[in-house]
Amino acid sequence: MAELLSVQVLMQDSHNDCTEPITQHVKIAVDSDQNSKTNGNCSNVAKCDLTSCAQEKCVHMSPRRTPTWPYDSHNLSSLPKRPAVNVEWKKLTYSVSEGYKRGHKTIINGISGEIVSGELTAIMGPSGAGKSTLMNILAGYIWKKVKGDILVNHHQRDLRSFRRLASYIMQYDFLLPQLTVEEALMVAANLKITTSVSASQKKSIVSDIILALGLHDCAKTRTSCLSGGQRKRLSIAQELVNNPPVIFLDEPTSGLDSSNCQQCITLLKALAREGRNVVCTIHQPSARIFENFDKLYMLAEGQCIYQGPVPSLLYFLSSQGLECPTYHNPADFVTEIASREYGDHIDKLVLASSKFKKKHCIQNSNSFSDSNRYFVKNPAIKPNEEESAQSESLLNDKVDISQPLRERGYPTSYFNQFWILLKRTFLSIIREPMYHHHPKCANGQSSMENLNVCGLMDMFPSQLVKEVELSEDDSYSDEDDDDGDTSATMDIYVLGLLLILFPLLYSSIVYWMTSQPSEAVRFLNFLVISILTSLVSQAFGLVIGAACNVQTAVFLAPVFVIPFLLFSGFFITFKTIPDYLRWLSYISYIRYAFEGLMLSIYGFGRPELECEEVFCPFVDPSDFLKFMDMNKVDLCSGIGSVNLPIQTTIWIFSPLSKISITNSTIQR
Ligand SMILES: Nc1ncnc2c1ncn2[C@@H]1O[C@H](COP(=O)(O)OP(=O)(O)OP(=O)(O)O)[C@@H](O)[C@H]1O
Repeated sequence: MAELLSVQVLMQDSHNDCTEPITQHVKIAVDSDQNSKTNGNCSNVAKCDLTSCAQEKCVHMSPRRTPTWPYDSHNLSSLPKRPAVNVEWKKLTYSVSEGYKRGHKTIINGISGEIVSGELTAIMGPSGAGKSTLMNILAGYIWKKVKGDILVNHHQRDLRSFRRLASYIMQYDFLLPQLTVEEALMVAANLKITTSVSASQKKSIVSDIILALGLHDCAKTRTSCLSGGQRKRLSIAQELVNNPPVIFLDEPTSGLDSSNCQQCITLLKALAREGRNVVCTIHQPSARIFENFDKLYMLAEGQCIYQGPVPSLLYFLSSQGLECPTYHNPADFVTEIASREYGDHIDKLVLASSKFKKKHCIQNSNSFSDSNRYFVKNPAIKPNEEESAQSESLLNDKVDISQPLRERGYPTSYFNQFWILLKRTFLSIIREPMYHHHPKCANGQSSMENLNVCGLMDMFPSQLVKEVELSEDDSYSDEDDDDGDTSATMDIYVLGLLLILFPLLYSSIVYWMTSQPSEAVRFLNFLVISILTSLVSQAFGLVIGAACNVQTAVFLAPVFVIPFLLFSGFFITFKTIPDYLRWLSYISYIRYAFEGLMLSIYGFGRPELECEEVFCPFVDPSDFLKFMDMNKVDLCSGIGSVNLPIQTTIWIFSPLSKISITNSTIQR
């Protein structure tokens, strides 16, 4: 059973410079009966897209159901209301130095544009056109050396206030694998929502978001087990907990199959329709995905060659003598033009696009109701009224965001952040086998050696896990200081994880488990040295994890640490280390830690050990110290020596790790 539908399509008129696109009715034959094989009277079977429908023809096709990621905005009524935010940029230029005496490279070249609340905007362009750079500038991740003006609701952007309004979803999600969907969202809610909102309200916000984004089936599933689409939804859900009015997404569809891509963009459009300003970079979308965007901001070599409604794109190009071939995807066509595949049109388009924008731009508006207006007065591209009617604005127009933020501080207190992150880390640790698969400790003389190995092994898992955790934490750092410091959340995290608690608990258990003497001084010495050693080990892990990705960290960590371990005196006694390698033992913090721990256990005149065997070589502990070449070691200088590398490490690596974290975030 075939039925004829009449649809409105755009007609291109290349002789009509910058006038409204013309619409025309086209008949499309749709099989309502899926089993029907009939072509009816249609000899010309074709797929309809923005280009191919430019002439009257009979199109025969089966009805296509668009699967959608479940999204029900009515479930989100508990979210805090936020202001509508429009962002405008004028003459934006960004250059980077190419090195000593090599001059500067201009990445963004004097571009202007705007993104409006209530709309879904795509930033497109060929590889290297400057999409990510523009997005990072708009989101406030790049601000140094940026020339030009960025206005938020017609006022100069205040970076700190803006960061509280905007969220940035990176191309690759950084989810803690050991947390469930619900736990990950709860952590996000606790960190991002102010303490004035009660715990039960936060819980209800989280369950509302889970319902709204259709994550209820996997709410108790660990994030490591989620599908690509679910991971993307969770990343979006984590950002939604404080209802940001501006959402930036870098390549949100990368890694998703075509059906999930479609669903992802449909979800983003639904979020935009509630009044949010949603912007994403996207690489060559299919025609079907492309037509979901309201606006396109097209970049070529750092310049803008088109900005305006997606449906007007072909009309604009046509007015410049660039006719899209029939059945060709308009997104591909404009990308090919930007890549100069059809000749040198970029300069012409840059000029024409700015004229086009001036001519057709109606107005920008602060409010959601007004912002749903489109640039071009054209009945064919009015927003879908049914869609608008269904969407309930989650914005609050009464909030004035033009005033710079006066109060400093974070949604939750320092202590609260510490507690949330500590709980999260604890959960991850107890669920992560890699963290606690240490060699078993045994009683007797060999217990000391095992114990040392246990302590030193701590640094390896931390290197692996840090990268993931730091990346995730960075998504909560919505309040980086202007001078480039990382957030207090990060500092708190570092404090929480690196400081005393875990090594203290760990060493206390291990000391008694390995039947060491019940003497307070020994035990305290042992604790202090273990904590100091753990600090240095964790600092190394943190630096390596922050500076590189997991694969590189796995390789680099042993390269740095194994020489320290080899020349610590544990595997080779100092006497047997060749002279030309002995310097390595002097810079090995593990050596000082090892000596200190040995002295704590076997020094201080410890009485003879029990011997249950026929022959025990080290009944007298001092014999053992002599054998290990540690009989002349002074504990105070040893602790001082451990402390020295700690101070040096923190002094050298702390700024480095912050820079590398900031850089890696920007690059992402
Ligand atoms: N810090 C930098 N130093 C030198 N060049 C840079 C720097 N950042 C970006 N670039 C260059 O600027 C250009 C634009 O980079 P950007 O990452 O914004 O492109 P893109 O359009 O997002 O590309 P892709 O789609 O491939 O991710 C590229 O040629 C890139 O090499």
